[in-house]
Amino acid sequence: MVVAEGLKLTEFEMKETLGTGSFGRVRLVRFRRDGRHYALKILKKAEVIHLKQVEHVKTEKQVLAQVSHPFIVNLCGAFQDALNLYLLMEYVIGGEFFSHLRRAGRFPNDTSRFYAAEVALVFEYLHKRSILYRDLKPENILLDRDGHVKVTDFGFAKQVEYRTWTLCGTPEYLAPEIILSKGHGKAVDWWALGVLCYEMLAGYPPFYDEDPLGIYQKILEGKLKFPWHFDRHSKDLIKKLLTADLTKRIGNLKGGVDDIKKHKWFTGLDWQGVLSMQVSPPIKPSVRSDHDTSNFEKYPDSFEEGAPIDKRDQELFVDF
Ligand SMILES: Nc1ncnc2c1ncn2[C@@H]1O[C@H](COP(=O)(O)OP(=O)(O)OP(=O)(O)O)[C@@H](O)[C@H]1O
Repeated sequence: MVVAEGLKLTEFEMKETLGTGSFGRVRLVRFRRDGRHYALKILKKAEVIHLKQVEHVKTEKQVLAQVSHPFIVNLCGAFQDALNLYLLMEYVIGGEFFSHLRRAGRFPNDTSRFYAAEVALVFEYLHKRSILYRDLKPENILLDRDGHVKVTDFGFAKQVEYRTWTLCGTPEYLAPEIILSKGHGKAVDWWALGVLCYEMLAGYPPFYDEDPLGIYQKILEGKLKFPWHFDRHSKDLIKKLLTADLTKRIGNLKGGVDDIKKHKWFTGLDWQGVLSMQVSPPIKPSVRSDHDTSNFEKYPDSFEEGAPIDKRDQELFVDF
């Protein structure tokens, strides 16, 4: 849901860098129009072209502009200048889910169930709109100030009719049908949810190797080893999500997401309460105030100096 139009870089007071990605960075900014803090994702056009990500960044913007969900980061505006593309997003203050998980080592059953439920609701929402997310991993989940999930980074998302064929995503979270280039649909997100559930409960992903090719091989072999402390219901659901055969994978069957919601691992979970944020998150992030810039790290003002691109290349971004 885009709320601000006609934006210009001069309307923002630059603060610290919140994170970096492959072709740009995310800065905390103060918007002079309303005095509030936002996260501004800055993507260098030259890098976007060089890394052949033009379509991906356009999709990221288009998808984020059309969705509105409590567990998806809210896009507040988008604009560009000669050097960069800018996505103005709500500032998600509770930190990366990834860091919370690494700090804890692994999460208890109830904690994992809660996050799995919020992510499942995001997929339910996206899939209803024929949007595949395709990049689930702990790094792409942020926590809000109360500890609710905010899914971010829609660079790999795609609006589909039925199936799509591109190889994308993070090796550890790829479904077999992606590796085998068989074309893939919504089921890839359910596979990734299985990987996430496993990683939350174990503290490490189910298929791991130093080398991406080794990871692919393990995914295709499909052997799952569960640590002793997994309960039988979590194991059962994970096995059903990590089923190589698409026609047998839970979430992708006739019952759709309801099969997952009704699974025994979720017994007693109030799904409506989770969606309406009535169920309290298991972790309350310790957040600093929006105005505390004690971490402020002065980045050179020339941060926006991506390499200039020529006029013809600028045309690639007319519909951003
Ligand atoms: N709305 C936000 N609020 C607070 N921090 C954010 C926000 N969006 C992104 N970040 C921080 O910036 C980091 C990079 O953001 P993001 O993953 O969207 O960038 P990216 O360029 O797409 O990264 P990648 O190269 O991994 O795809 C995040 O991991 C997070 O720490």
